Amino acid sequence: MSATVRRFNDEESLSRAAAEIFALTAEQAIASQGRFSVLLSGGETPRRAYELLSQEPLCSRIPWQGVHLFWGDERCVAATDPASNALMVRRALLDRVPIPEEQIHPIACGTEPEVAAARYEALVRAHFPHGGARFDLALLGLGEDGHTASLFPDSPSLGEQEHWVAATRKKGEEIMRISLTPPALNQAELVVFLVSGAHKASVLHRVLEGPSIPRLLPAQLIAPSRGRLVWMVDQGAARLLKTTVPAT
Ligand SMILES: O=C(O)[C@H](O)[C@@H](O)[C@H](O)[C@H](O)COP(=O)(O)O
Repeated sequence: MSATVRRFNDEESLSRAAAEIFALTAEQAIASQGRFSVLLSGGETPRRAYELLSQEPLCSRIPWQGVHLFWGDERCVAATDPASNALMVRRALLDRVPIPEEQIHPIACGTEPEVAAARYEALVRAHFPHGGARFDLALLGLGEDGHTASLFPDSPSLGEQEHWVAATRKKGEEIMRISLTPPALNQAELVVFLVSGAHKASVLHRVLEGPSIPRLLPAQLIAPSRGRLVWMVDQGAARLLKTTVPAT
């Protein structure tokens, strides 16, 4: 499976392209199968793309009635906590678009992360009764330590082969997290990483062009078994890369 790396001049054009991919895959999936199952990333990078989806011309292009939203990970914090990925998406997107509430599936962490992980896995599996976690689109980010979703270096969840969701924790962080695992993420039809900023240049170069050390660079575990993998990066993040495809 080869990855495509598309380089954009700046974060705004990267965000516009990401929002366009969301809209296009949504239109195609709903036209062909009646629904669009998408996995959203947290963090700062995708926020602007989410905002653009809530604005014209994209907002009225998307058949929101057929959109089913899931999260790739969540921090075990209160729903009103600024660190909540669900809260970020609600403010940037969901409070402004006509998506049926029952089609929005935030990760509820509760007091027992392992139970929460099992519950979310059951929810995702019920959404895909015919086998793999065939998300039509999975958006992911890249942390400076090489993590993606909440799959952190040296985390036991990196070796998960069976479960689709795991309770995880970032070293040195008090809060627990819930994350989809590589077996689930790698079932997606299209995985798109959004990476922006000069501070990501080193880790992006190591992930894409360095040796394969997924224990230390968990983003290297993301290799869709039959889907496509696209890295959308801006100039700052791409500074150390030898090969990228200039975005049109
Ligand atoms: O919950 C999260 O924070 C994300 O799932 C995480 O994997 C994020 O994508 C990276 O840490 C990059 O974050 P930024 O986009 O803020 O750089």
